[in-house]
Amino acid sequence: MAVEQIIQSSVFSSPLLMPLLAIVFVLTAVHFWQMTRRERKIGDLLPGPPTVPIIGNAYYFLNSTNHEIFNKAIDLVNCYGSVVRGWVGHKLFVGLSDPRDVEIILGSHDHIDKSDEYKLFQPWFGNGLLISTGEKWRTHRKLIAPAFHMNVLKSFMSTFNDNSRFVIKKLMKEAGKEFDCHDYMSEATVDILLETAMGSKRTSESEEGFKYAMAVMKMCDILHRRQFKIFSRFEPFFTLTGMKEQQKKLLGIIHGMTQRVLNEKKAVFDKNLSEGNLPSPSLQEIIKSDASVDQAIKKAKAKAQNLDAGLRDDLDDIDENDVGEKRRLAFLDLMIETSHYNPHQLSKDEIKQQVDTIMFEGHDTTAAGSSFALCILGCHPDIQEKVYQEQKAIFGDSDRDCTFADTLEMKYLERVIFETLRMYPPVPIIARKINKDIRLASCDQIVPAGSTMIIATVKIHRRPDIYPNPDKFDPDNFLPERTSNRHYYGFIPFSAGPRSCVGRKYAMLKLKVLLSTIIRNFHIKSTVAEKDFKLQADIILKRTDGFRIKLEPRKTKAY
Ligand code: HEM
Repeated sequence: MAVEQIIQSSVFSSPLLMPLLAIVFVLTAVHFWQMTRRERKIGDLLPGPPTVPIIGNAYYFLNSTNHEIFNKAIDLVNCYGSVVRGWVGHKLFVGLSDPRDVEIILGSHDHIDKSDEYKLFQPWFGNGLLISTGEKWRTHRKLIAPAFHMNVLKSFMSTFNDNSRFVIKKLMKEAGKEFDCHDYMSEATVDILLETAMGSKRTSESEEGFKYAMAVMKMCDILHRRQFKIFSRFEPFFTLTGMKEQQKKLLGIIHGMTQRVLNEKKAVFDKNLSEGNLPSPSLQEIIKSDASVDQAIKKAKAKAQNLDAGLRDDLDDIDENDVGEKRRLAFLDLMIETSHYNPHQLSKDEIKQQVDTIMFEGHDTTAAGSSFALCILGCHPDIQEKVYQEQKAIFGDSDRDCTFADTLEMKYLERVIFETLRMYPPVPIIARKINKDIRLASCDQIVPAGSTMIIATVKIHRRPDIYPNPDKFDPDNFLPERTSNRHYYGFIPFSAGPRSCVGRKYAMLKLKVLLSTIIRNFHIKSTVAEKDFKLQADIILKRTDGFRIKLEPRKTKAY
């Protein structure tokens, strides 16, 4: 009999189980309560809802749906302001939505550790870039960032175009009907990532990308439930609820696909190696001391402190310090070569973890971003018309591919994308664990070491002192004259500082090509007004009511 079955049949069937667990829980809570006296003393000075002995504020989100959790979190900020504390047992959570406070966390190399909640991702991407920390994170970040260099991205244009045309063909079947565009956006973004970052092309009608995207969505739901249903974080409860079994199946689909891609690429590399066909120069020759990247990161930090607007991070400076053609390898090629020549820097397991990380971070975020953008354009025909006219000015009546130069002309579309990411940031919150006390800038209060900081992007982006009409969709919020005086941390859909998103430029380029192709082919309509969008708290921001739109072809023949 399997160990799990034995455990289930004996201990879990005992009527003593629940009382015993309750006693253990209470004793542990009391123990931690005593251990964390200092944190409580300091933390209780911060504004927040009333606490209940032992559990603190853990009652607050109890039995709430994802939509209710979202609204309750927003209400907390509305009620207590830009610094809100909450206790879950002995653990202090502090929500921040003032850019000055956020800068202290995100702009610092001292606070790069992810909160404990990210550990729930470990069965999925082990210690991949999103959750790793310390020296491991630093080394891997330096390895991975150049794979998203603008010159690598330019070489992806034909893939972005081909896949966008493929989506158009699929969407054509939905013409005239109301449907949820998110599934289509998810499948397209998985296919694009597979081809660009992993070098694995979609086989004509393969459903693998779609199945992967659906499995990711369900996995996010499990992880999100575990974040808010504290009991389900404990293994026995996780097992009992059936979620563990479901997670196992979903990870089977997710890891099945990433492992296949990795095996294929590795086989090609090994074959080339044995035949002496490896691209020249080798990675050993290419990767110099990495001093250029180090220097770039330092320069970016210095600049970020002086800049108060726009989107800048270490990636910008990696561009400015380009080390030349030879460094430009696509993500998985770069990983496999690095691991071959420098296995101490990157083991085989670590490649797999990075592949899983990039596949998740790179697809669900852009799928949500593009779905929100389509719905928004459906809600605002005037804005959609302006986007279309810009496209007409660039392409005329031609149905040619979109070039990199074209994307630079798409200024209005870019503003629409930024405004979408402002109002509907795909990553609605970022959580960090701080290892030393910090003094907040907005209220001169201290947050004690050990606390979890919740950066509420979704709330920062709706501050009336930064965006005078914050609930109005207005792409002109991103006109240069408006952004030039804005606080650098007042717009952070891709986070900011040393741990910002490595795929930011990739995401913007892909979104432009995808949305440009869709807009040139279809009129978009939404039957739901923007004010009625029901947002739900999730790892990636979604709509509870789905991303429903209607499409009308602009031409009779699709691309
Ligand atoms: C609209 C699209 C995207 C948005 C809004 C977005 C947003 C973010 C945010 C907010 C973070 C920080 C998360 C945190 O600290 O918890 C992040 C990290 C990251 N993103 Fe993105 N992302 C997007 C697209 C992409 C793409 C396309 C890729 C790769 C192809 C990517 C790869 C990553 C990675 C690897 C990290 C971890 C970086 C680190 O910890 O050093 N993202 N992203």
